Amino acid sequence: MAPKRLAGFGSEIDRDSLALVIAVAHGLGAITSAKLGRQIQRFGIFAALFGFSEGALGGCGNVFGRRVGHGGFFRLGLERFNLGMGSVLDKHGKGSGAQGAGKRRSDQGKPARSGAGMGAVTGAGGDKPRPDRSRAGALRLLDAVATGQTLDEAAGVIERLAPAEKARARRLALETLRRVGRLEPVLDKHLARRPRPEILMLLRLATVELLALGEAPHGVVNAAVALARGMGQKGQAAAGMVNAVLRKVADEGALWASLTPQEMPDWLREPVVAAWGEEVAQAIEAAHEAGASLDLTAKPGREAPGEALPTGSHRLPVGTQVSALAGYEAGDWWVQDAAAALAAVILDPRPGERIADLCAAPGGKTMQLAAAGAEVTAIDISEHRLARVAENLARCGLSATLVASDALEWQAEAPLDAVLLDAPCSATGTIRRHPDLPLIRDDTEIPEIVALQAELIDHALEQLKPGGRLVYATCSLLPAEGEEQIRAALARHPGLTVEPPTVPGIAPEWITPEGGLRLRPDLWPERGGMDGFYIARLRLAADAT
Ligand SMILES: C[S@@+](CC[C@H](N)C(=O)[O-])C[C@H]1O[C@@H](n2cnc3c(N)ncnc32)[C@H](O)[C@@H]1O
Repeated sequence: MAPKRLAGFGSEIDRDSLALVIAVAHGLGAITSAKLGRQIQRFGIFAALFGFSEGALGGCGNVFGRRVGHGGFFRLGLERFNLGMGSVLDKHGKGSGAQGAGKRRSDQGKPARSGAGMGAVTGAGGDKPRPDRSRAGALRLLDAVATGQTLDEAAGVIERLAPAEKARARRLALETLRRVGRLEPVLDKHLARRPRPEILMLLRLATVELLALGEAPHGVVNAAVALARGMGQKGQAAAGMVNAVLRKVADEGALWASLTPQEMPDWLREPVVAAWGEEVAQAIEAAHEAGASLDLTAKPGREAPGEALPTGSHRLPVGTQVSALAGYEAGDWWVQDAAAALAAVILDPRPGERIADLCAAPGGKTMQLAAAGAEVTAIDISEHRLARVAENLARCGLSATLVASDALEWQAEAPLDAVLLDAPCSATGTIRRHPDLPLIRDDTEIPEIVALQAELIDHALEQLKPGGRLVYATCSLLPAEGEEQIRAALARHPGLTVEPPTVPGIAPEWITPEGGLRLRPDLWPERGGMDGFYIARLRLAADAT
C-alpha cells in the first residue's frame, strides 16, 4: 500500500505507523493514570504487560477470557496491567523480574551477537529506512495487550498484514511477552531514565530480537530507529537514544546469559514449589521461556509430519507454521499438545462405545474418540466454540453428535460406557503457549473453578453405566485442580477407583500416588517439554447403582 501523507505528523508515515501511533497514544492515556499498588509488588515485573494467544486447534489453550460455566471471567482488571506498564523500569526496583545467575535452556547454543558491524547502523540523523511491517505489527499487538486485550482479541490490529508478516508479528510479540522480566536488567543498565511507554516497548522488542533471537544487530537497530521516528515528534526525539541504547544492548550477551527466566507469579509458584520443589519450579520457568513445539495427532492410518514421540504424537519445532504443512486440508492430523493427547489415549475408547466428551471444544479429544470408532456426543457450553469442533470434524472426515449446553444440565439418554471430562481450569499448564497468562489473571477465581470441576466430576459419574469409566483431565499445574480433586472425588464416592495409566511412552515417575498422571512442562526436556496436565481414569464399581 502506498504511504499516505498525513497532515500534522510532520513526516511521511504509512498507515501501519499511524495505527501504531494511535494505539500507543491510547495505551499511554491509561498508563499515565496508573498508580503503584499491591498487585504490582506482588507480581513484580510480571505485571508489566500481558496478553493471550490461542493454540491452533487442540488442547486447553483457550480457556481464558471466556465464561467457564458457573465461573465468570478469569481476567485481571486493566488497572493492574496499566500499573505494570508504568513501572517496568523502576530504577529503584532492580532485580524484580529475572534474578540470580543460571543457564537458560532456550539460549544454549544460541550465542548473543556482539555489536560488530554496528557502524552501519543508521544514526539518529541518518537515512530513514521504511519501518518493518512485522515489527510494527508486533508493537501494535503488544500495545493492545498492554491496554487489556488478549493477543487473539488484538488480532485485528495486524489484520492488514500479509500472512507471513502476521505470523512474524505474533511471534515477536510472544517472544517479548515471554521475557518481560528478564529484559529489564539489561535495559535498566543502559537507560538513564525510563522512556515513554511506547519507546520502552520498542526497546524491549528490539532487545529480544538482539539477545534472545540472535538477529543481526544492523537490521534490528535500524528498524527500531525507523519505528521510533514513525512515532511522531517525541519518537523522533527519542530515535538517537534508541540507537545508542540498542547498540550497547547488542553487546550484553554475557549479562543476558547470566539472567534466569521469568518467575511464575507467587500464586502459582508457591503451590508448584510445595508440590515438586524449587528446582522443578525453575525448570518449568525455563520451559515457559523456551516456548512450545507444534504437536500433531494423526488420524489412525494417516501420516503426520514431524518426529514421532513415544506417546504417539508427532512433533515439529517451535514456530512451525501449520499452514506450511502437508496433510492439513486432507484432515490427516490435527494440532494438539502431546500431553493433551494422552487423555483420550488413557480413556482407551473402543469401536461402538457410547462416550460423552463433556467440555469438548475445540475438539482435539472428540476427534481422537471419534477416530477410534466410538459413538461420541460432544458437549460444550459455548456454541461459538462448538462450531470449531464441527469444522475440525468435517475437515478430518469424522463425526460426533454436537450439543451446545452446560455440561451440568446435560443428561445422557441412556447410561454411557465412558465420559471424558477435560474440565475448565486455570490453564496454568499452557504458559509455554500463553506467556501472557500469568499477567492476565490471578488466583481469585480458583476456588470457584475447583468447585465447578468437582460438580462436573459428580455429574459425569452419574452418566455412566455400572463399571463405566471417567477420564478427568485439566491443563493445570495446580494440584488443587488435579491430584487433590481426584482424592476428594474418591472420598465422596465409595467404590470409585483410579486405574493408573499403562499407555506407551509414559515414565513410571509421572504416575502419582493416587494413580493419576502428572505431566509438566519440564518433562521430556531433551524433546522440548510438554504442556502441564493432570489426567486420571476413574472406574465406577460394577455393582454401582
Ligand atoms: C479445556 S477446554 C476443552 C478442550 C477440549 N477438550 C479439546 O480437547 O479440544 C474447556 C472447554 O470447556 C468448556 N466449558 C466450560 N464450562 C463448561 C460447562 N459448564 N459445560 C460445558 N462446557 C464447558 C469451554 O467452553 C471450553 O471449550
